[in-house]
Amino acid sequence: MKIAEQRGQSAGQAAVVCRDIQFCAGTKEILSGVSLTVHAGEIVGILGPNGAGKSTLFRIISGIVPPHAGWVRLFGRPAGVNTLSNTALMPDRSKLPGWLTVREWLGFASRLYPDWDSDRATELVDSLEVPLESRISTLSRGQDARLQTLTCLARRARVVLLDEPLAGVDLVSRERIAAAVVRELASGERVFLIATHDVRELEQLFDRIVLLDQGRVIAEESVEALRAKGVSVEQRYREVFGG
Ligand SMILES: Nc1ncnc2c1ncn2[C@@H]1O[C@H](COP(=O)(O)OP(=O)(O)OP(=O)(O)O)[C@@H](O)[C@H]1O
Repeated sequence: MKIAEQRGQSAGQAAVVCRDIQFCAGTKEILSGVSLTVHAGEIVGILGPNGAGKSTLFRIISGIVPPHAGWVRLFGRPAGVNTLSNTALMPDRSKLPGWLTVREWLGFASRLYPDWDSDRATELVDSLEVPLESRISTLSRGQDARLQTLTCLARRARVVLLDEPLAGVDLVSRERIAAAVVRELASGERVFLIATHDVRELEQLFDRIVLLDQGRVIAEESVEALRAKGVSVEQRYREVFGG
């Protein structure tokens, strides 16, 4: 049975709507006319090669950075300061304070985020096997990625943005992170956007993929429709981007 069926998708409500987003750095256009809509309960893969604009798009959706043109709405509200509490962003590079131990960070996060769910955090410490007494600066890449996943998933934010959650992570950590995401999806209330070029490990999770290249959406596909044609996400990715 497909993951979307298992979790009883609550389709319908537009959770994230981006329209004609443009973003420039100096004279360089990083995003150009990007439009996409994600519905409640969906998990969407934002796929594209290095430099395609995935991280920039996530920063704009999460409300940290405004676009130069176009707009984003989260559950009908313009993205910005007022929607920061709706989004949990796992950035592509660790931004966690290295001088704290994991336990100290989790205590701080519980006070920092009004939507922090301490019971969920405790469950995730166990399932993701995060070492509580280690200093963050001493964590391996995989442990750090698991802690960042925990930090996103312990919040009740309805829009979860995971930017390259598996980059540099070994097989066991990959499986743990993917399993934690699947457990979250079982509720069907949240929207997940996952930016990656690690297509193979995550393709089982996606309902839909959006292929981004040089700041533009070049294709959008339903994974079910691809499977009906006997095409995997990885095959489609290679078809579009080569390799
Ligand atoms: N502040 C900035 N100033 C100049 N160029 C920038 C800035 N931010 C991003 N870029 C450029 O914009 C492009 C898109 O970057 P972005 O990080 O959004 O891509 P990405 O798809 O997430 O890449 P990756 O998969 O390598 O993480 C890149 O060419 C990057 O160098």
